[in-house]
Amino acid sequence: MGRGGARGNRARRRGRGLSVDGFSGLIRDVADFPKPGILFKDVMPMLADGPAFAAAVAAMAAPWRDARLGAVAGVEARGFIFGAAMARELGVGFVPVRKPGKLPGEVHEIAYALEYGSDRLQVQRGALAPGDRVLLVDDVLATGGTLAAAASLLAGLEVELAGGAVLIELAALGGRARWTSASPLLATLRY
Ligand SMILES: O=P(O)(O)OC[C@H]1O[C@H](OP(=O)(O)OP(=O)(O)O)[C@H](O)[C@@H]1O
Ligand SMILES: Nc1ncnc2[nH]cnc12
Repeated sequence: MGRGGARGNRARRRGRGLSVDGFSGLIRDVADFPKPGILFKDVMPMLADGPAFAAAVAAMAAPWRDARLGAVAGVEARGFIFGAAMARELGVGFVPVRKPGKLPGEVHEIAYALEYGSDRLQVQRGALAPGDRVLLVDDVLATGGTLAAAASLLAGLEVELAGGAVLIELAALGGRARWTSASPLLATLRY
């Protein structure tokens, strides 16, 4: 067995052997999607590559390993993919922050503006207990409206926001300014 043997192969399959360049190169720029003037960062090719996806999730999760998290909350839809994978990686539960009409029972709700449109977010009442330390996860920080809205939603639930984690920050759009929490907002990749 060459270079690292079975353990090395397992680690590479889980993405540990990949550098940031090893997964960021699989994120595709799509011009004028979903509207003219938007340069869309398409993470689907990266998700389709097992080691790259694993490496991206490991890189996102690494700073939070000692954060004493009680839960990860992820924003629909792409935030579910990274949020749920991070929750597994960090050994805590996952709570979905969803667009309207998808969650049964009573919900908390907030309205927000997007880079291309507007929407509302909901979380189920009772999904998080007051005082839980929650990490909020999404794939992309663009104008910051979505993550800021999700953070406000969680603030209304009296949970403790441990921080925010995104795979990609589109720095030119200045979304970080809308993160008003004192907790850290960490981006794995910045463009
Ligand atoms: O920082 P902002 O300007 O708010 O933009 C970022 C948000 O936009 C995208 O979600 P989108 O609503 O397009 O949908 P999807 O995740 O369902 O694909 C992305 O996944 C973030 O949630
Ligand atoms: N430019 C962009 N690329 C991918 N996802 C986004 N969400 C908001 N803006 C985006």
